[in-house]
Amino acid sequence: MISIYAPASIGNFCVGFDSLGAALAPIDGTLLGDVVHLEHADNDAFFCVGPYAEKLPKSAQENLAYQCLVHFREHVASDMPSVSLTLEKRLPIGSGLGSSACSVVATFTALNEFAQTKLSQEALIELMADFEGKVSGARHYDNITPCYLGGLQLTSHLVPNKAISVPVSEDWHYVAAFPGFALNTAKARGVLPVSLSNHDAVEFAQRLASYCLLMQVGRFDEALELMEDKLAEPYRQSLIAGFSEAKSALPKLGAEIVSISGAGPTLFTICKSLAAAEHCQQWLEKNYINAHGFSHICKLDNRGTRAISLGV
Ligand SMILES: Nc1ncnc2c1ncn2[C@@H]1O[C@H](COP(=O)(O)OP(=O)(O)O)[C@@H](O)[C@H]1O
Ligand SMILES: N[C@@H](CCOP(=O)(O)O)C(=O)O
Repeated sequence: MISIYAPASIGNFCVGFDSLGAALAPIDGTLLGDVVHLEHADNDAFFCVGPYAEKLPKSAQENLAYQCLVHFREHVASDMPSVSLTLEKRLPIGSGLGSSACSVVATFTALNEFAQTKLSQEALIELMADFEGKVSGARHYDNITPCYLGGLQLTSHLVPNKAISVPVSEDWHYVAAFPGFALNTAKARGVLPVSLSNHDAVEFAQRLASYCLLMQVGRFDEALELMEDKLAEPYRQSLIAGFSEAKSALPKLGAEIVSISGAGPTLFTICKSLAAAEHCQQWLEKNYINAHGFSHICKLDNRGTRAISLGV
């Protein structure tokens, strides 16, 4: 049996719409991500289990993990032995935590290992981005590459090997708060303007370039000062009940940054201490999250997608 875990991720990371993403590791050790289990079988079979399995379409054909299996068998490894694939769906759908990317990345990583196909990192990332793009309304890599490789990734089709790892401050703690309702990524992309003014495009490029270079040389406080999302947040915040209130309340409790994770509705903060992160989490638990939501204090997951032992 092969069991592969793929972690949740923060798309956009505030300043890098479709271009910057970070993998999350809750500090209490919770597995915040999907797991795919593969084992030899007489015929190919697919199962979907886990806390969010019921939220997915009933038919296997509509499940991304099954679609990845069918594609892999037909186009990548037709001589692969028959396999039973179980998706353990542990992330909510439409959460802004890269849920669809998690399923796709875990599935292709597991199949690549099971069939010993040894696809290159770039070929695997391209395959993963194709499938994530089927549901999100656009082909973007900012959940795929952090989920697969871990850490904070600057990522796009222009980037050599599709991703360059960006260092982060060891002091940074992230609070990720899923409010408990879904927001479809394609819908949240639909509210964005279709074009940018010359001024806004130039400012976006200047901000992202400066941010990445400052991070690269360890000038983290100056990088934090640049963390503002003028491209997506102004258009998406009205889709997320409670976001504006959180954005004004949390800086007083020690949040350096409050922003939307991916397309939302998950909100994330960056705090420079665990104590500040705990204060923000308490506020979010009380004021942002309903009975179906959750929050985690996280560091970045620097390991990315990996084999795990059962029971871990
Ligand atoms: N294994 C899967 N994981 C997540 N979403 C899936 C999966 N299979 C199919 N889907 C569908 O893909 C869409 C994912 O929605 P989206 O808003 O892009 O989610 P997220 O932002 O959490 O990745 C939903 O319509 C969901 O039913
Ligand atoms: N760059 C994308 C990220 C979507 O992330 P998700 O977790 O909401 O799927 C976007 O902002 O649309």
